[in-house]
Amino acid sequence: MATLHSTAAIPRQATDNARWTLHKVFLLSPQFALGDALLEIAKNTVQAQVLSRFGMDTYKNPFETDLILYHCVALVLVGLFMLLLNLAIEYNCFDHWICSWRNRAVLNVEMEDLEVAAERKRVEASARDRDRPVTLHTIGNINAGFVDTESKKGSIKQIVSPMCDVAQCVGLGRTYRGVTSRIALKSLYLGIPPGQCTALLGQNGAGKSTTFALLSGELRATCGRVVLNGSAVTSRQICSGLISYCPQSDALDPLLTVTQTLQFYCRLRGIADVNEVVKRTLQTFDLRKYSRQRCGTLSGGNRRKLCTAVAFMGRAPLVLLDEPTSGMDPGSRWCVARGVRAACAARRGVLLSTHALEDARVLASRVALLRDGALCALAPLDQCLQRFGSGHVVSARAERGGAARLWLEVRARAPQAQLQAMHHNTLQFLVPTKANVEGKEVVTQLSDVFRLLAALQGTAELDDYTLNASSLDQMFLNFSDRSDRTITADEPPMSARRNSDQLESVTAL
Ligand SMILES: Nc1ncnc2c1ncn2[C@@H]1O[C@H](COP(=O)(O)OP(=O)(O)OP(=O)(O)O)[C@@H](O)[C@H]1O
Repeated sequence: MATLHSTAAIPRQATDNARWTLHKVFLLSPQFALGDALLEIAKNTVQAQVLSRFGMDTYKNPFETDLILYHCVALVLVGLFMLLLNLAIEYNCFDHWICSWRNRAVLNVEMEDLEVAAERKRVEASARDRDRPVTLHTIGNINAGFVDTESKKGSIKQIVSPMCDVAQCVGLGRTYRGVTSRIALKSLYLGIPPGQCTALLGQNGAGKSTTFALLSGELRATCGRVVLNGSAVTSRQICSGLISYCPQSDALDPLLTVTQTLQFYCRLRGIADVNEVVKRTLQTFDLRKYSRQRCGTLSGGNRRKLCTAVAFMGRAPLVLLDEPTSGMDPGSRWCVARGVRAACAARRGVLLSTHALEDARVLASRVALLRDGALCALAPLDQCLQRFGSGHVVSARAERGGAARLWLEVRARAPQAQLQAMHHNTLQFLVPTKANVEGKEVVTQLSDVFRLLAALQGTAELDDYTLNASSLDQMFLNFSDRSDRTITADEPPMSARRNSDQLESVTAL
């Protein structure tokens, strides 16, 4: 009997120990700690009431005894820990570890263009040298000749290293996570020098707005970092007045008038001479006649103009303009161009995204071409034109109904030619200056095109023709369609196939 009793006691003891341990561990869960504390208080009260009938006073004051001491200690400790964790996350204390962990992910650019590689090395080197002492100079008069008159009072002191870009994207990348992960930007290395406009070009969805959102702190980078005025900044620090941003969609209060909007942003940016700055901004952007109109009632183009004007106000060293000229008439685009030039003259760095290639040509010292989130080229626009779009566009008229036969003749003599349009007896094609034909680089000069046309006239298929240099738009299309595959003699290039497919269906109709 005694043996039986002792063997039953051992598992009971073990169960009690386990229960006690689990009880203490579960106290780390605030829900359990709170619930269990309330249960203890209720148990204590009920027990005291029952035993009081037998003359026993077992009541314990919860605040004077250790009845719920462990529960309270656990709640305070866990609450404090969660508060500190929350603050640490808010202030990006873990960014360094998260980035170095994520940098191991597959965000590498497969093949790099020479200029892109050079830019990457330059940005990496300056990021490495960042901690070394640099020669500093002071920029006063940062908005010279433009909307901010505070410089007259000598209060502007911006410290910028002449060796440094105003801003740098150091391996900046962003992946959108959802049902499927989408890499919107792949490890971008790009510096924005002071006193220059850099244009960011690319087709829809190439990653331009994502770049702007990362630079402005609107989005957090999946990998890489942003360097502003020579120091790495977190997305929270980005918003400390170093950036003026004109986003793709107009960020205006519809109930404020144009003047009130400008005054509001002047105050937000600490501009002292508000009236003077507002007056000059209205004048520069040709907005005087709308000054008392509410933003909500402005036309789309004027809203855009106001949004851009706001971005140029103040003295932030970096100006980000995301498609500022969309929906604007030529006169308004000229105002924006004037604003960009004034900002560059004041040694501010401008990053401009646009689909109006002419704007990029006029304003940008160099263009960064993005494709599928990767930087594919970085050069002055004329050089890009040379590389991606340089060529000769021939519009030819064939004998009646002979356009298809003429095209076959062109392809036989110049396999690098790309069909752009074909209608009954007219034909338009591009002869690129440089093309890769079956693994060989073919260079075509103007004289070669004339020789080709003379030969075609000899076959009596060609009636007459006009010859033009290719346009910026052509360059953009060529760049967007470009792939590493080579053109084979029997296969028209992608853009030509698309056009001829469309044309065939039109002809069939
Ligand atoms: N919130 C989001 N969630 C998931 N994917 C997104 C989100 N925002 C953008 N993307 C994707 O990221 C990629 C880049 O988008 P982004 O807006 O940067 O392109 P963009 O170059 O600015 O295009 P556009 O010229 O049309 O403005 C696109 O493939 C887009 O579908």
